[in-house]
Amino acid sequence: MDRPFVALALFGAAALVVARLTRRARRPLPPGPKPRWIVGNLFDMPSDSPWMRFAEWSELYGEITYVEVFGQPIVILNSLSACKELLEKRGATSSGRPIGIMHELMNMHKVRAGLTSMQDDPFWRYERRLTHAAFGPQSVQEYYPIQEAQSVRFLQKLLEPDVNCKKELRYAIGQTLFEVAYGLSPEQYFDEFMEMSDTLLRSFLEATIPGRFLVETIPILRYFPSWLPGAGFKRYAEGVSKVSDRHSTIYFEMVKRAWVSLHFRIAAALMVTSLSIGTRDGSTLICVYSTNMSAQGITLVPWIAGIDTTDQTVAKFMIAMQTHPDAQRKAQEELDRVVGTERLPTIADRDNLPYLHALIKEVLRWHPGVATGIPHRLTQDEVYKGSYLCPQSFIPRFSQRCRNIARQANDGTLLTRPDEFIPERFLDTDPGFESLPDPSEIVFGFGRRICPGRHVADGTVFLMISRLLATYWISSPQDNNGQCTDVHIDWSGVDAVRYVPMVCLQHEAHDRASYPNPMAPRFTPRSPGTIDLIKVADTML
Ligand code: HEM
Repeated sequence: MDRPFVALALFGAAALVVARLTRRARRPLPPGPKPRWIVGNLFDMPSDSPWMRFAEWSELYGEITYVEVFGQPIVILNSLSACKELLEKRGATSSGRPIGIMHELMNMHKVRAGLTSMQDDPFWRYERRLTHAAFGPQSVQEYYPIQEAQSVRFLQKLLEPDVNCKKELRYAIGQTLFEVAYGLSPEQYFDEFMEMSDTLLRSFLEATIPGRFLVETIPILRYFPSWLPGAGFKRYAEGVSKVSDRHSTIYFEMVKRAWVSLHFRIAAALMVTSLSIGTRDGSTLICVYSTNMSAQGITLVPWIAGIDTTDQTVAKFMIAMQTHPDAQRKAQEELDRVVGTERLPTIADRDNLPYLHALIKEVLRWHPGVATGIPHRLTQDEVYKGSYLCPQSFIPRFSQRCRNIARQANDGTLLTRPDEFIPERFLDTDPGFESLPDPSEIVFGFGRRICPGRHVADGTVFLMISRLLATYWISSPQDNNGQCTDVHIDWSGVDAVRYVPMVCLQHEAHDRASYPNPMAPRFTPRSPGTIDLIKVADTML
């Protein structure tokens, strides 16, 4: 970093420290690790797997942990009750998002990161309404055929030798969401679009990490030219911005083609018609799209926000099946009994499969993928009662709220043996069932910002999991001597799952996502009959 940057940084940080001290003097803050001068808790903040440090803090500080980075207040909500109170009941003041300067510099407003980065304003509320219309419990029934077809394609891929399971799973989920949003098979754009979306998602998440980019704390730095030494963040943002531009261009081409060829499926159609786009000759569309970012933002929602989250849920299921063969066997027995072996399960079977239902709940609960949620931003001062360490906690205006989802799903005060994978806990015959929180009420968020794609995810996850179980036995890979390898699970996030010996070497971890790598499980067709079932399934749809 060069001198003007250092001078500005120190000046800005000093001003923030003064502001912080004044604020502290006014009211008591929630408990948390002691901040250092100027930098605050910068060096306490974990650089990866933040949920692990947050979990340690929750043991020390209780329901809420308070930290600061360069004067920027961050409140970490550790308990379910704190979330319900602050995000649900007081949702009117806690549904903003941190204002991301890096997001702006990276041109994220072009791709909109699918609603996620918008503030709680009339535009966001309008888009939420449209999204809800397209992804609500009734509308999602339109997508079941897409989800069924993609799950069959995935099963068929697994029959091929040396299949790359991780890649194929991601493709299957990606294509499902692509078709749901655009009504198109992705065709020639798919690979490029997928790669760009990954870059955008990673950059988006990285920019939400407190303290990662100084410009978020000292906004004036954004006006510094990118060639200056120390302005690496601007060069980085420019690179991402080019990806955003290309992403928008391709996206627009796809929408135009879909619109002209009348191939919009319900999601896109619902959204776009609600935006009163007049004709189908393409020209009106161009004009409306170039000025109306809403349509673009909304139809990108499933892609940006849905792919990783759904993908990692199914990946986690695969890991659970390798490590818990008894649970796998029980679910398969139930499927054979209820659905039989002559057809694949469908959504209509769901209510008759209580064990599978419980197993999917446990998959959602067991080390949730969006482990620290997406930060919220308060829009006015609040006082929260209830923390036993600090009964009158003052939560400063504009503080960020990270939800410690991982801690909430594994809260030992609410369920027994939280680290273990036990689907039976979600059977209504289990003695502790009544008092158990429903994982889908934790992992999809609360209040106004609750995940609008949860019903889409629900269908994809059910179909993928039930059909995999109906057709394959999932086990860990074999070593050179044909022996199954031991599976060692490390949830740190950098190598979320390791086989011993290490068979999986490639793993991408996002700082906000605890992502288990499905790597290379073995998929053995359960019988010669299931191979036939998989092969003909496509034509049966
Ligand atoms: C198992 C899969 C999924 C999980 C665990 C999940 C989880 C979450 C979580 C925790 C949030 C943040 C809520 C908050 O800010 O409090 C979120 C937001 C969001 N999710 Fe999902 N999600 C999943 C799938 C999907 C899918 C398939 C879609 C789209 C079809 C989607 C669209 C969104 C959008 C647009 C937001 C931002 C909402 C806003 O800021 O207003 N998600 N999701």
